[in-house]
Amino acid sequence: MATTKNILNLTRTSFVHEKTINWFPGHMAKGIKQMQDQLRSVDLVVETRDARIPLSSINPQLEQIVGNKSRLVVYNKVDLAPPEIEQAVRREMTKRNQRVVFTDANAANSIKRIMNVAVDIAKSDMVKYPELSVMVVGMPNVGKSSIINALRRVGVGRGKAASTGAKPGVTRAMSSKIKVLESPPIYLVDTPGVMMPHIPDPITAIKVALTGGIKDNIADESILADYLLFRLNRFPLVEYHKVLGIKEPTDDIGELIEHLSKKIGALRQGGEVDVDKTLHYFLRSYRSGVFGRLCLDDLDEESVDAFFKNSVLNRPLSKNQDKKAKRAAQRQRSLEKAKSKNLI
Ligand SMILES: Nc1nc2c(ncn2[C@@H]2O[C@H](COP(=O)(O)OP(=O)(O)OP(=O)(O)O)[C@@H](O)[C@H]2O)c(=O)[nH]1
Repeated sequence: MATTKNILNLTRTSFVHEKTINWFPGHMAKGIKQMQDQLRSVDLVVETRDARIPLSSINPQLEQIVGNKSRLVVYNKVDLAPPEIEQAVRREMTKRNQRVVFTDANAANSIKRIMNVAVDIAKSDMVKYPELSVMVVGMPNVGKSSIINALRRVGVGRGKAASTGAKPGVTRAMSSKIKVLESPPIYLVDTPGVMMPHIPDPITAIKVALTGGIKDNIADESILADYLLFRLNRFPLVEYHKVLGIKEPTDDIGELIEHLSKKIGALRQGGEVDVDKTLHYFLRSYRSGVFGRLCLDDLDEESVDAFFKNSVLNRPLSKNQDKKAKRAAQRQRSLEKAKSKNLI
């Protein structure tokens, strides 16, 4: 019988996928415009990222918008990521002279780390900051609204002010000011999660979709599941087959779906495998963290350096990429429009 250890010899060493995923509905373009308009009246930008994909959840477009504004980078969902990411991320952030905190939006103690930074800024100059205005930005589903609600709970003991949800794109417009502390007075503004109009690297797009940043019906779930399986086989200590209740690990997504569908009873009449239901179950299991705390980005120094060297963060979009981004955004807007008119 194959064990997790020896299956590593049988598994793929690379994953090739050429087609990227684009998701840039109209509310995101509008959100970006609103952010740009309001930025002047903001004292601090809290840029939220997903700790399971510390590199892939950086949105270069947000980087450009935020520019030189005072910024705190928040890596949220640390409860789903391995603790080692903190050291690697801190190393990078120190190089960039960038403040960073790590949070689990469900843990008051870690949320206080954001509050402490905001309070320090507010107290540093009470004349300049009679009330501190903080804008929370980031990709969809990274936990912006959850963080705002948690800060409000911690700071003023009040309940939910921002809508949250397991699907991306719950916040579709910029919120009004939300008070999270009386003294010094601190207000937050929630913003819609924004994607890049065009994600140049298909594997980055898969990682963002896997962690819930792109609507599932836009991504091809069988590709997401196949990439997830590829990654799970490369984490030597992860016994995903045991978690799923199947006999042994496999590197064949078809085989996994067949075994898993029987295990969870996802079968149609006549015993045919219900592929969609089984794919959803597999992806949902990963997102809920049952396979353990996993990071999908490689964070060794060489990989991180390569990421930043090749990243669009370091270079303006080429004419061709710019055209592609604009076309993708336009296609998405037309699609949304047609959908809203029930044409498709
Ligand atoms: N495990 C875990 N789940 C979290 C954390 N923060 C948020 N979530 C969950 O992640 C999902 C998305 O959270 P939201 O706060 O709606 O995310 P958002 O960034 O505002 O999403 P958009 O509306 O797409 O911009 C929800 O199901 C939250 O319960 C966290 O720190 N840990």
